[in-house]
Amino acid sequence: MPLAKICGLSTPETLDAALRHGASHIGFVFFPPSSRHLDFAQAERLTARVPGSVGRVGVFVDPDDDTVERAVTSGKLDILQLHKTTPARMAAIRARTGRQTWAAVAVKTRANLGAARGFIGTADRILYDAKTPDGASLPGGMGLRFDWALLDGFDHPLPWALSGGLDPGNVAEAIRRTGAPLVDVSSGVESAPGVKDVDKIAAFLKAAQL
Ligand SMILES: O=C(O)c1ccccc1N[C@@H]1O[C@H](COP(=O)(O)O)[C@@H](O)[C@H]1O
Repeated sequence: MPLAKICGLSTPETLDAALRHGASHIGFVFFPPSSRHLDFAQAERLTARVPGSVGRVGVFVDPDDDTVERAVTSGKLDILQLHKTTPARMAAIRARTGRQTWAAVAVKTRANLGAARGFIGTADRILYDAKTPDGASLPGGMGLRFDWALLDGFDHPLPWALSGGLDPGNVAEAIRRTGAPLVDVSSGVESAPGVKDVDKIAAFLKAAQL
């Protein structure tokens, strides 16, 4: 059975639903342009509800040291998911915080997968996510999916996760098709951008239990 991360939670009710229905990881977004962005006080209140058996993941876009340190401290984060961050910067953040790092790799073509190898030694996991359009305000969290066939036969250089456009209706097929050891969702369990839906969270986690 794959692990499952519910990302972009911002209320106690939806967080508790994700925990109750078996999420292995919970994601908290620290990126002001996102409708899911949390300030440090909100992060502290929410992450206090997460038991030690569940991974607390902070989602960042090429963050500065101060942002990462304040988020790690207030959110008691276990894992830092970094978008648009170079391998060198990833290594520096991992060394500075002592936290696991997940590198988001934006995928549109098979050639894009090659970026994963650049994170050997600096990331603990690769998160394959759909590439968002040039000029988009977010590098993820837009409900976009990439062609899962691009992963066929790919020799994964690190543990990995599948993300981008997953929802309760397609996650079982995604797992069967790709063999993903971890699936990650945000928009697919929302009723509107940034508004998580308890029933969709439950349905997603049930469908991911193959
Ligand atoms: O969710 C966001 O707002 C976000 C902001 C900045 C970087 C990444 C973000 N989300 C990540 O993208 C994946 C996929 O989202 P979706 O399911 O396609 O909507 C999400 O799980 C977050 O890890």
